[in-house]
Amino acid sequence: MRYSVISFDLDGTLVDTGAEIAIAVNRTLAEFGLPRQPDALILGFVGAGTRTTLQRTLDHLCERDSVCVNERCRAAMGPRLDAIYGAVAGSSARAYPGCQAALRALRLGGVKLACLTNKEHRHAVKVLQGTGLLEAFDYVVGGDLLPQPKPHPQALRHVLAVLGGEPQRAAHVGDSATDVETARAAGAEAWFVPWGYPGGRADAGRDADRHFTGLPEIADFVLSANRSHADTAPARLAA
Ligand SMILES: O=C(O)COP(=O)(O)O
Repeated sequence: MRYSVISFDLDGTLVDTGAEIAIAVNRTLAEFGLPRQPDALILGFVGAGTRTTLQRTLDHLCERDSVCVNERCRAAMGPRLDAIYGAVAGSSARAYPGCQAALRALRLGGVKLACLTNKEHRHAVKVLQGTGLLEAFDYVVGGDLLPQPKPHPQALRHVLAVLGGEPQRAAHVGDSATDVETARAAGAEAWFVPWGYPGGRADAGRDADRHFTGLPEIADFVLSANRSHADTAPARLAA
């Protein structure tokens, strides 16, 4: 197999963004007189964009503590979250170990790279800029710009269409069942990493085609698969 496109989820896959997301949600809650929530609880709601993380936190507050926020107030909280998160996104977030070097090695190896995230596009760009990763990608797309966000297969199909890749030669790497589902539904390989925000699901990687324990391992795997394809291709042609 020769891989031509590798697509990466952002939050919890390439970059540890959890603390910044939790800060933004908690500051928004505080502005509206609502109680601070533990980071771990908020991070269990990451996966469909920061506005949805806030809405899920509010749903939880209502169910658990009967602190229920009306629709008007919820609607007013969205733009405040955007402003607050926009001010902190990418300021303290850190790329996971070996991220920069792994992406560089893949790119040098002729593999096209995408960042496919459900985070709002402008926040995703800020996180990638803040961590020095933006230039590593051929294409970056956030959930609010996608025709259909993950887990809809159209999200990855859109990325492959932009980069001119075929699903049979592509993989999408992520930390959640949403990412695995997206990849499989689009006909690409689903690769799972265990260090992110799996939405409270212990079995998030269950249906993945491969599990990796580090980003450098992903680069090694792809480059070695592509090398062995290059080694065997002439022999097949000559046969
Ligand atoms: O911001 C989110 O909620 C999810 O973003 P992700 O798709 O990069 O995990």
